[in-house]
Amino acid sequence: MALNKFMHPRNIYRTPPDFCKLFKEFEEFSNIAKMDVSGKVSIDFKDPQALRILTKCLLKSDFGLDVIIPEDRLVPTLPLRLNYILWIEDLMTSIHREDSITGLDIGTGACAIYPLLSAVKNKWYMVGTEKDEQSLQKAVDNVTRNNLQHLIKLRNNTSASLIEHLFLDDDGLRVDFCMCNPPFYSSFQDLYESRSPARPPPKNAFTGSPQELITEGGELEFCRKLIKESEAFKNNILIFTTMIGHKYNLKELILDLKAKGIRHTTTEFCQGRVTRWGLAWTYQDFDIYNLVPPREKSRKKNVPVSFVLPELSKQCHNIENISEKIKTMFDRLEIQHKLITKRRNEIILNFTALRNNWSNQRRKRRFLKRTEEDEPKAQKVKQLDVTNEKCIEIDSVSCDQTKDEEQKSLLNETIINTENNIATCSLVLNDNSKQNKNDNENPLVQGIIKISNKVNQIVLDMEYIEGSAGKEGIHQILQYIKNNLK
Ligand SMILES: C[S@@+](CC[C@H](N)C(=O)[O-])C[C@H]1O[C@@H](n2cnc3c(N)ncnc32)[C@H](O)[C@@H]1O
Repeated sequence: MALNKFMHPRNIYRTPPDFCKLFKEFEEFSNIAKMDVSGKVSIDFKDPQALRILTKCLLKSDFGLDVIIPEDRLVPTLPLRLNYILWIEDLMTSIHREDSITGLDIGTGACAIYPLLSAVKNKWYMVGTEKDEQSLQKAVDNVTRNNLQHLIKLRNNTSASLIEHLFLDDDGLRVDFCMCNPPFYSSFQDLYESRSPARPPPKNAFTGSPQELITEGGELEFCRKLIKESEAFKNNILIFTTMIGHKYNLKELILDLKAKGIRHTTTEFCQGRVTRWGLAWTYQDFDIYNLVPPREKSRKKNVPVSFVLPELSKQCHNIENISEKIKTMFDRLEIQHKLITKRRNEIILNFTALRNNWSNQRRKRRFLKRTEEDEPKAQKVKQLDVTNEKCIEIDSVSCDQTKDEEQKSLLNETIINTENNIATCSLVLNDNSKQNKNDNENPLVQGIIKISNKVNQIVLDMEYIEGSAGKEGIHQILQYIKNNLK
C-alpha cells in the first residue's frame, strides 16, 4: 500500500505528477520517457538519469526552479523534501513565526534543495552549510542561477562541528529553525550490510556519493552531536529539527531528549512506500509536542475490520477460549502478541508480525501432502518452493493498484532510492517479497485485535496500527483466522 495518502496534507505530490504534461513540456523528459499506444507515459525508475531528469523537470514545472543535479550526487526526492518543509511550516505557525523567517540547513548538498524550495515557496531566508567543497560549489551555482542570493547564503564548514562554527564568527546570529538530512551510514560496510543479501536487488536506481551517505557513527551519532551542540546555542535557534532514516534511531534520540528533559515532538514523513521521521526539539517555552503533535497519533484512528464469529459449540463460544485459539494461531505464525486489556466482555491483544507466514497456506499444505506421498519428488518441489518463494507469494498478495498507479507510486518511493537508505530501496510496488520478508526492524503488520461479547455474539475487531504490509496485512491475517478457527 502506498503511503501517499499519509503525505502532509498540503504536499502537492499527494496528487502524482502528470507525466503526459511533462512529456509535452520538456524535451529532456520526452527523451527518457516512453509513451504507449494509449498515450500513457512511463519512465524507467531504475535509470538514475531518468530520475535526475524527472526531478529537474518537476522543480522547473512546479517551482520555477532551474536546478542542475550533478551526476555523482544525490537526486533529491521532492515529495520527501516537501513533507519536511511543510512540517517546519507547521512548527513555525504554531509558535506564531510568520514573517522574515530564517532557517539553517545543515549539509545542504549540491542542489541546496531545502534552501531553494524554502526560498521560492515561503520567501524564507536560508543559511545552508556544506562541508564537501564540490557540493558547495554546485550549490552556489544553483542559487545564483535562480537569482536567490538575496534569500540564500551558503557557508563552507571546515570544522568538525555541526553548528558551532556558525556562531564563532557571529555569536549574535539568530535563526528560527535548523533542519538537516544527515548521512545515514557509518561506513561502506554499514551501507552494504543495511541491505540483506537475501533480498533481490533494488528495482530502482541508486545515487549518492560517499560523502553524502557516510558519516562517523552514522545518523545516530550525527544527531546526538547536534543535540549536544544545540545546548550551547539554545537561544540562537528557536526550534532544532532533523530528519531520521531509521525508526530505531528516532527512538534512541527521543530517549536522549527525555533524559535531558528537553521538549520535543516527532512526525512521520510518508511518501511512496517509504517512511522517514522528523524530530524537533526546543529550549524555549513552546509546548511543541501539543502544538504540533506526532502524526502517528492521527493514523491510529483506523477503522477496524469486524467479523462476527460463528458459534462452533456452546461450551467453547466464549471470549477466553477464542482468545486462546487466536494466540495459538499467532504463535504458529510467529506473530508476537501481548495482552493489553482483559475485561468481563472484552479481551484486547496487540500483535506484531515481522514476516508473512499466513499466505499460501493451501499451497503449502499441498506441498506437504506431496512430500508425504512422494518423498524424492517432493524434495525437488520443496527446493523450488524455497527458491521461488517470492514468486509464490506474489500470487497471494492482492494488489489493487493498476499499472498506472504503480508508476505514480514509484515516483515517490524511487526517489528514496536515490537517497541514503539502500535498505528501503527495494520497497517498490512490484517487490512483493516485502510482504513475506521484512529485513528491516520495521514490522510487516502491527495491529490490535479485540475479542468482545456483543449481545450474545462474539465479535472480532482488528485494527491496523502500522507496518509495511498496510491494511491488506490485517485483512490477510483476519482471513487466516477465519479459515482456521475450529
Ligand atoms: C544526505 S546529504 C543531504 C543533502 C541535502 N540536504 C538533501 O537533503 O538532499 C548530507 C549532506 O551533509 C553534508 N555534511 C556532512 N557532514 C556535514 C557537516 N559537519 N557540516 C556540513 N555539511 C555536512 C554532506 O556533505 C552531504 O552533502
